[in-house]
Amino acid sequence: MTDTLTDHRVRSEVGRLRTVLLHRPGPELTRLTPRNNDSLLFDGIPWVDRAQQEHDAFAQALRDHGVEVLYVHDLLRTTLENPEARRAAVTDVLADQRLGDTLRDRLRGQLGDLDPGQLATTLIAGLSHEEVRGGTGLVYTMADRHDFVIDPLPNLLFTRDSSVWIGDKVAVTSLAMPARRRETALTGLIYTYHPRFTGTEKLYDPSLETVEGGDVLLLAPGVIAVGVGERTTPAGAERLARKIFDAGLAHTLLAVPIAQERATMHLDTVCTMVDVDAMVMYPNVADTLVAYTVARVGDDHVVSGPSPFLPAAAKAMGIDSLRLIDTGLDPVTAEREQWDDGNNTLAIAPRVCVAYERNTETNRRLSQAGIEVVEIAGSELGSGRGGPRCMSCPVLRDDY
Ligand SMILES: NC(=O)NCCC[C@H](N)C(=O)O
Repeated sequence: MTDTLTDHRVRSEVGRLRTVLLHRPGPELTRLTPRNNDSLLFDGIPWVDRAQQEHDAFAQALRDHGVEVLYVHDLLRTTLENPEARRAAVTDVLADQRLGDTLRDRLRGQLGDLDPGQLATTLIAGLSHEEVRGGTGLVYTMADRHDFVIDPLPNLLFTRDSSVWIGDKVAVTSLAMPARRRETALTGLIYTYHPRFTGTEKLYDPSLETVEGGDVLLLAPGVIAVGVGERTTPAGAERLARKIFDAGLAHTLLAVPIAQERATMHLDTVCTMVDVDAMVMYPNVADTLVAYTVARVGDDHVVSGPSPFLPAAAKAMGIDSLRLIDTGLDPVTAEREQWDDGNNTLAIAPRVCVAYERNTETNRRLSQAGIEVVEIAGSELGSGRGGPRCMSCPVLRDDY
């Protein structure tokens, strides 16, 4: 039996990782074509078998370091054994107004015939026009054969973004991009109905202002940095601050503006923690990153700044300085390795992190600075523009 109080809790970026939620990429990746990869937020067409091999190796590297790996598909299948969860899942996916009543009724019948595992697969991989059984009606007839009647979720791979544990509560996030919005219906179901998570309190929900997990960094117990840019809005950061303050989970939130660009879509694409007091950061932004400090005062919050990010973070964390691992890279190498998620490391303990092997220069500098780097291949996984941190949602970390 699991014990909710001790099995789910994350208070930092670097405490020893005990349990993590991953999604092994599956048939949803086979939906990507040169016609849809941009709108589905991939920069290429991944070789699916190789992506799975790379992901399996990632999961194994985590297990080799004593981490329990949970998979979204497994959790969703068990969740969908609950009739109420199943009803909620089907209602949600059929609420899409583009379907119209005739196609919706067809699909309700088709989904109703699936067992929980098949339904989980369909909710993740989507359903193409040609997979509809006996389609009729105007919507079906007028659709292009390349259309999806249920959109695939290839970015579910990046479990970091669709939920984030803060203390013993989970924020089911509010994703900004249309291609990703439905992901949180699935994570929300899992945390509501899966027996392992019974009683878990939800800190956020998808109907609120946009916040994505890749923007949320738990710098230290009580101190949270939130990137504000393409995905998380100032309103989202403010709402999250209110929620975490009300729940007593933090005393300070640092809102960190990041460029509204593809390469820097989340704060964790430019910096990640690798020790209790150290970060690796994209050198090209290191001198310019600032933070607005949001602090709890009584029942309200006060905002100050902007001021340089690292000193503001150190002050909130109560330490002399937040060290930057100096990767010392020339701007072009830095830009190349940032694009390939060189700064998107996943700490599995203080001074131990998982990183893509291709970022040789960043990794070398990390090693020289005393950080153990567990290297994984990511040539195919990286085509979705996410690294080890993006592909992982920590569920349990030790305190340090
Ligand atoms: N935390 C992250 O940076 N996640 C990577 C998300 C990549 C995905 N293709 C996206 O554009 O949302």
